Amino acid sequence: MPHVAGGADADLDRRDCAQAVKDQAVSENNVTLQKQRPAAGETLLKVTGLVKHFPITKGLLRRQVGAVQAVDGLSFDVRSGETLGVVGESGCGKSTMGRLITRLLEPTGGTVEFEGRDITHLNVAGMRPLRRDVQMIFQDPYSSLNPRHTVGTIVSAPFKLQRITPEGGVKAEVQRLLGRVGLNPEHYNRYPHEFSGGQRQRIGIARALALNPKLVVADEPVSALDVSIQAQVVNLLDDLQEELGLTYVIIAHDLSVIRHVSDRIAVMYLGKIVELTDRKSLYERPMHPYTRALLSAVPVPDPRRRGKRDRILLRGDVPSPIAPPSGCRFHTRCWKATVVCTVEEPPLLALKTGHQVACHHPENHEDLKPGDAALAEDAADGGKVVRTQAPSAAPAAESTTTAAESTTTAEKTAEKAPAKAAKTATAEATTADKAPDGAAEVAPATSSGEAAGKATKEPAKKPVRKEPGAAEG
Ligand SMILES: Nc1ncnc2c1ncn2[C@@H]1O[C@H](COP(=O)(O)OP(=O)(O)OP(=O)(O)O)[C@@H](O)[C@H]1O
Repeated sequence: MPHVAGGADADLDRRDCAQAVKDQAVSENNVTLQKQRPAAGETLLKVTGLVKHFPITKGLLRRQVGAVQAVDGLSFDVRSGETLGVVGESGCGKSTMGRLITRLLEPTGGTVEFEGRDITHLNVAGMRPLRRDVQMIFQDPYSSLNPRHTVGTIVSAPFKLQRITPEGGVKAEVQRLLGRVGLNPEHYNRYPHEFSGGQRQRIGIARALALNPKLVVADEPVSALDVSIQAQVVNLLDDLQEELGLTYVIIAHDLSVIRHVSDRIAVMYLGKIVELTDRKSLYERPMHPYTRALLSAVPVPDPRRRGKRDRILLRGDVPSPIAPPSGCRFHTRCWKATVVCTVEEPPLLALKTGHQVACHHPENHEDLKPGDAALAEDAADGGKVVRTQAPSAAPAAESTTTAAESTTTAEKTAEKAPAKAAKTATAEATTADKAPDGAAEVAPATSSGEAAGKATKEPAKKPVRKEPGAAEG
């Protein structure tokens, strides 16, 4: 049996299939792609203590001198028919998590179960049936499609790689898939460069759907697209889920997108899940301080509400995953941190039904470590959060902010700061002190590497320092 990569399908490369195919293919003709799906609500995927550390090596002998702790002990499940949104700042391990659960990466530790079966260490032959059930959509519709192949070749690649001939033939099936994702089936012989970004992402979706998967992991499926196109692609994913009974794990840094698509949401910070709950609870009563900070950075379209909203400015940079902080990884930036947070890692606990959070001092809930000693001023340096009341005159500057722009870096925010500052002059005075240097506005997309250099200073704003335990009204 020829190896796929070097055999009959040697012209296919990794970009031709949303899977790292290394296994030997078995010929199966005229396969019907109908599948028995688990009942809605049943656990489809169960992840327990998932870990991925990328080794850092040095010297000729490639001696390991450290590790990037990209994913460090994730536990969650995904139920059939639901959409689990995964959100967090750049570098927090979202993509690594996506690649681990689709088994494109080998985990360092933990287990992944799909339909009750442990798939963590399946060999390539054992993985083959799974490749039909679990597919991935990638962020960049430009680099994820092979520019030398026609759309027909790209979308039919999963059939070739699995040696499956769908009923009616490959071409007819590919054209049906193209039509289903809103592309013209006549464009079967066109090349990716002849399509727009949104159309290319539709090609990627058609390819992911070719084998009628049960679970689709979409890594930033719309973040490379214009806002108007984002909505179309999100709606397409919605329609496909309803029609085909798909289960999604959607990874994004944009809370607006995540809010629209998700049933439940997992918030990640530095390789860990810090909060996991349903969409309504997360947006209405977030419990983790980091979630609150992220939510406070989401643009509010209604100018009347925007003026009343508090914004939370976190100081400092996201720490390096090579040497994450002890205890709670968020403690270096958390305004509620006390001594216990520096030494004891908070477990992910269900503090309410269906609402898990990993925090010693949760918001919207009684304190789990009341009376714990406050951090010394110098220990807290850089970890204080400044909460500002957004100036009521700021909307003009913010009203241009779109869903896509919520992915802007702090640098872009900084460009807007002077405009905001001018408008702030007419805003109602607040009771606050001046924002300390280094206060960085938490933007969901802020790159961990960039955050420090692009820290936003908002001199005209008057921040209020909140005491631990103070909750937003
Ligand atoms: N192959 C690799 N080798 C070494 N380090 C890696 C590798 N892949 C990812 N990392 C590191 O792991 C950490 C998590 O990366 P990951 O891409 O999963 O984050 P992310 O949350 O998806 O970020 P983004 O939204 O920017 O893609 C980062 O510090 C990254 O540099």
